[in-house]
Amino acid sequence: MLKLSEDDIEKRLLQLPEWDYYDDAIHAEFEFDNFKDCFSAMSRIAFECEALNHHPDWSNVYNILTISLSTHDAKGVTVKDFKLAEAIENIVEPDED
Ligand SMILES: C[C@H](O)[C@H](O)[C@H]1CNC2=NC(N)=NC(=O)C2=N1
Repeated sequence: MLKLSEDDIEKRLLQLPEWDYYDDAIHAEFEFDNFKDCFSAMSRIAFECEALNHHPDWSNVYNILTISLSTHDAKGVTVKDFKLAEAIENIVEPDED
């Protein structure tokens, strides 16, 4: 899997305003109403990770979920990270309509 250029990453991030790029990974932090909602989202994300065979570096403190995505083999960010970030967005912040 090919590591994306910094320009490509920044362009793709325009569609993902919650996410930032630094330290060869993309990062986001999500706040939920409570632990139950946060852990429920994590469970749904976990199934998506298995389906995509791509896994986050993440942590949870009560209602806060912190996620970093990178591709270990490529030592940077690839399209796989963006596919998973989009899937996470759809779980955490689904469209209203
Ligand atoms: C063998 C398996 O395909 C690899 O170990 C996968 C699994 N999940 C992964 N997840 C992430 N984030 N990066 C990887 O390089 C990666 N590799």
